[in-house]
Amino acid sequence: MKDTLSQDISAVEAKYEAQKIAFGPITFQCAMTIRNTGILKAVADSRKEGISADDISKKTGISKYGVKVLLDMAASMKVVREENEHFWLLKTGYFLLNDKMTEVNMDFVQDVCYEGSYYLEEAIREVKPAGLKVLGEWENIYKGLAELPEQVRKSWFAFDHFYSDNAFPTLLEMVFKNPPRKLYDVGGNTGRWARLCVQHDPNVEVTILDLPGQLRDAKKQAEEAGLSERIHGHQIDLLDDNQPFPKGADVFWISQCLDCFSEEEILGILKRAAAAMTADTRLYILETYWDRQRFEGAEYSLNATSLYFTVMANGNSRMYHSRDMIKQVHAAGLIIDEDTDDIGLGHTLFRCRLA
Ligand SMILES: C[S@@+](CC[C@H](N)C(=O)[O-])C[C@H]1O[C@@H](n2cnc3c(N)ncnc32)[C@H](O)[C@@H]1O
Repeated sequence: MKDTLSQDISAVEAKYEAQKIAFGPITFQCAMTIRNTGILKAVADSRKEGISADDISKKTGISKYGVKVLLDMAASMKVVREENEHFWLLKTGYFLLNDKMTEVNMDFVQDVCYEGSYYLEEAIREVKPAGLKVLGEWENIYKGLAELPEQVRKSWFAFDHFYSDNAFPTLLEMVFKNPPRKLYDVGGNTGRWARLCVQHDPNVEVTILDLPGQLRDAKKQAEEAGLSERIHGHQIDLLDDNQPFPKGADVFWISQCLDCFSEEEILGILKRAAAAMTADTRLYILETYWDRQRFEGAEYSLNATSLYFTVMANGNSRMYHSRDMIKQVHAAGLIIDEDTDDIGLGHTLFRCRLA
């Protein structure tokens, strides 16, 4: 057996890593605060010159005490560098300030997850989204999505859209290589993909299968875009195995949606989809699998996102290993005839048909 312990970091390094975890919530709030107050931008704008706490205080209106206490921590976090009472931006600081993915993830953690994450242990022990109570009294977050407080809703959608928007252009080309006439978008949310599809192809009709709140939003947005003629809604509770899927689709499209369900629930959804398919129907599953990522940072983000599902969303779902999803696809009587990685920011597309 390989001696994995000897490949580990030194005890001193490990103790340092452990402190980063111990103070993790505080370092996160420090990063949010230097971003939101303009302190980090003031450091960035000073470029090679560097800038003193006094000058940052004048620029931002934050007390010198506030600037110093935050930036001393930011220096420990290797976000900035401090020398001779001046501060310079380091690369991590650059990404905190300018990287869209980092911005979207930080806002999602702050507005959707932060307060509720305190209840993670309860969520794990009781297999329920124990943190959701800080946002409202719903059984799961999807039932409350249309009614979330405005800032929470904004950050939730920015997070959801950021990842799918990056993948959608490539996906349109892939799905419309054999143009479907009827596409059913399972968990189609507010209809972003549906609108893109009808704009891409003048002959396609899209039906969104989702909960009533999301269908209301989707209808409104389709009307505002003048696209409501070919975008329809079909109300369904995907958790209810007694609600069959409508028949007649050339394509079932399930994007970033199965991660909202447990493996058992996924099987129920896929079985109902399979029951509504013919030999010519194709079912697409778009997901981000943590084992299919090229970058360690992406794998890290996905495993962290899983815990959002645990504590805030529904208590029993996650970002899956591709192996676990493939098992459910097969158990539902489907086979994958095309498997494509690295779409957008780390998405994988399975094209499935009846076995
Ligand atoms: C993460 S969003 C995915 C949105 C979109 N497909 C995309 O790719 O960006 C998950 C969607 O699944 C829907 N959903 C979750 N639970 C559901 C349920 N029990 N019944 C119907 N739809 C559900 C949510 O309302 C939401 O629109």
